[in-house]
Amino acid sequence: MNYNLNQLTAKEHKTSTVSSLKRLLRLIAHERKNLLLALLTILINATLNLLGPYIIGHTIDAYVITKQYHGLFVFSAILLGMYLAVLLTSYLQTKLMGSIGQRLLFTLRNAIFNKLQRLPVAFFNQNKAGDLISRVNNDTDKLNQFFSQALTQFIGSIATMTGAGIFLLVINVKLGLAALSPAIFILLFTKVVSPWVKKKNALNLKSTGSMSAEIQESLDNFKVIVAFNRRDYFRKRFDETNKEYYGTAIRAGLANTIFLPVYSLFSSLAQLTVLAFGIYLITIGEFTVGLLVSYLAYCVNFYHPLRQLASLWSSFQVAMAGWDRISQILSLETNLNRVTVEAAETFSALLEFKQVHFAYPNGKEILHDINLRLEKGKTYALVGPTGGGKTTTASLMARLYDPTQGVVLLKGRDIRSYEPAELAQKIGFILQEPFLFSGTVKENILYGNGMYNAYTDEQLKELINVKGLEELLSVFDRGLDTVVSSNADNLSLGVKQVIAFIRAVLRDPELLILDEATANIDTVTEQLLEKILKKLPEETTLVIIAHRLNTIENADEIFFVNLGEVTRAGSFREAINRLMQGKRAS
Ligand SMILES: Nc1ncnc2c1ncn2[C@@H]1O[C@H](COP(=O)(O)OP(=O)(O)OP(=O)(O)O)[C@@H](O)[C@H]1O
Repeated sequence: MNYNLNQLTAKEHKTSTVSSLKRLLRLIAHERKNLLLALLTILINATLNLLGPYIIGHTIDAYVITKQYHGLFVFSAILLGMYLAVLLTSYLQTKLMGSIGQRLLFTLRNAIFNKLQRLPVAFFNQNKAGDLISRVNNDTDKLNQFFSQALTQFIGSIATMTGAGIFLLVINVKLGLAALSPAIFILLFTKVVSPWVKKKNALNLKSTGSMSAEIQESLDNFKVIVAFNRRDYFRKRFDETNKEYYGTAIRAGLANTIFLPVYSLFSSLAQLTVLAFGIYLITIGEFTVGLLVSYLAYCVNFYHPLRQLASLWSSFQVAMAGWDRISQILSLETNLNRVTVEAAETFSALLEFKQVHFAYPNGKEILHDINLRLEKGKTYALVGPTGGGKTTTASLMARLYDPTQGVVLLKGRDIRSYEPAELAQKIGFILQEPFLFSGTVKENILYGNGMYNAYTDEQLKELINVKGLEELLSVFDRGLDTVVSSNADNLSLGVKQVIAFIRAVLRDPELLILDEATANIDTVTEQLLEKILKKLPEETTLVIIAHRLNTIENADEIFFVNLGEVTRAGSFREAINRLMQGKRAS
């Protein structure tokens, strides 16, 4: 399955504004009440605004021209009251829409983050973290800005325009048609140009994502960059990405400003037409001065919001481009689906590969027709040259990926039929560089372990004693409360690995996979880690991937992984010979 968000096929990528909007509306369906309330205040606001010109025209014809100043004062007071009400409704609509926007932002960020938690490893292999961060932070904020600021004006403008259009036609049909005809050109222009504007904005958001990915990559690897003196290289790469961003931002900015001058031109044309035609109608006695004043005001009321819509439309296009990028993530599903199978009656092997083939997306086959069995309680080693496929084999054992063909059985049952939580409980996976997050040693030890989540410090210490791991706590300055900083930079690799090992052992996994877990640590720590492994129950099956041969000396069986094959390597001595021959040949 293609998980690369920046390389979705044209079909996967194509979204119409209407379908994007529908999906977005579904997301805010629960805000219906607040949206209706906001809509009501917007409509009241627009109606009050629209009544103004009519009252002014009526006042001129009925009281100013006839010099009845009492009526002038009465209607001035009415107008003042109306404009105060306009102020109040404006405040209410801003408040309501602002909070809807913030709640939408909250919901969206949660939805994306939750979706990211459910997507498989293949998704993270194909997408850069920085780009994903940009989607969670930046693109969602574009939508928030549209909802909290632009949407109110958007609806208000449409309501004012519709009302003004009706007034224009009702007061005088001929004049009304003349006044409204330029709007048809504006609509046609908008329809033709909008997809182009949206595309420019989408490209700009994409390069924002790339820039964020670039920053994230260089920050993540800054130690290597400094050590290899590659600052210039990264500076150059950043400069290129920044240049690309600059270009797309300029092009998006220009695209976004294209509506305003065109709308303004047609608006001025409409007013000119009304003025000329209106004066002509007054001279032939078909119109009054008061009506022409109202008429011009309605014309402004029609075209001013239309001009405003021009910039709002750009903001809408930016929001839609952002929403497309967000919904690309939301619409993805994990390809590691659960299948339903009959429970196995009996099983002899803990884990079995049956005619397993595997290839990474768009890559060549790494495993070809593999059959292997892992028995309960035994220790297995996977050896072979670099790139031979050891980690890939182990990843299939832990169901980080599914085979492209064949089946993996856990306790006689298709591994795909297990709940992810159940699988995580049964299988532990320790990597060369353990994953620790900022917090305390205790929090890291209990990570992903529902069984002891509610344990107090005392209960946890007791458990560690029962498991015979208490002497290991001495490697931490402040025991379980030792602080783990961001990226666990304050801990040595050995200490980090101790945490990962304790974490794994406390889960009592039935299968524990160690992928080069002791590759970079000293012999003393290695012995410490071996001690931890000895505390595992006897029935735990161990799979060890190691280049250091002493690590696999005690394995019950050794598998040689290379060139798509996983073969039994026989005894420890035979395995060494084979490995040496392979090295000499390469
Ligand atoms: N996420 C991935 N996407 C595409 N190809 C991959 C991915 N991970 C590994 N590969 C490729 O699969 C092949 C096997 O890699 P794997 O990591 O399983 O080998 P290994 O035997 O564990 O190597 P090492 O001993 O160096 O860790 C290699 O050619 C590697 O380039």
